[in-house]
Amino acid sequence: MPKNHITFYFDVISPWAQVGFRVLQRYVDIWDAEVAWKPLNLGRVMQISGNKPPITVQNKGRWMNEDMSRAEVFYGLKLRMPTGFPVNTQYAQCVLRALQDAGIESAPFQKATAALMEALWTHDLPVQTADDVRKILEPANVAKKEMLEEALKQAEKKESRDRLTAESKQAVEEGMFGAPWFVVKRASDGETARFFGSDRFEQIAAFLHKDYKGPFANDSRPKL
Ligand SMILES: N[C@@H](CCC(=O)N[C@@H](CS)C(=O)NCC(=O)O)C(=O)O
Repeated sequence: MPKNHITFYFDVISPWAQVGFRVLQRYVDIWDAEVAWKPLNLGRVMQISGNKPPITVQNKGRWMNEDMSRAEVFYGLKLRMPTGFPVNTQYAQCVLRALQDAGIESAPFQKATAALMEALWTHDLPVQTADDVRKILEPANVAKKEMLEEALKQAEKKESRDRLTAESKQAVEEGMFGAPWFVVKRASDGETARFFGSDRFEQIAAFLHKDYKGPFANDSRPKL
């Protein structure tokens, strides 16, 4: 029996992509799904789709701080606005993409993604340069030293940035305008649906005809 298939598009720049990533990890097995992880350049997605970051609307930006504090409790994550936000995550995203080129498997890829997200959103660490990213990914043990060094090197090339832009453009052509973005294919009949936001898990479950068991996937409902 084929599995449900979810393509998860993200950029570590987005706190909501981190929420979506974590909650999706909690549901993958429960939903009998396999996931394709797609690192993109959210800045380019915004630009190409004609969208703009929520913090460019003053009240949205202010409200997002409140919303993030609630999200910490509701989803069990640490989310703090990084110094100098918005920071440039293009290099970090290119490293993740280069690790995929090098054949990294899903589990270490998720570990690398989580490490970068936490570095930025929990520990307020820089992720802009090869040294920054090496300091985060080396202790996370996501790949052999040579594989990581090769990815760090590849990610510095213009071709890497251009490809991330091309893949972001492709995603926009397929409908993406923000992150996290999910393309969900139901195994039972091949039907596909698209979802925007880390707050759509209940609907994704409904689409997959699967159970939704709250943000921790264990039927607990945190009190705010
Ligand atoms: N309601 C969504 C909001 C997600 C969100 O605001 N994502 C930002 C990036 S951090 C975005 O891409 N926004 C585009 C838009 O709102 O049109 C959630 O809870 O996840």
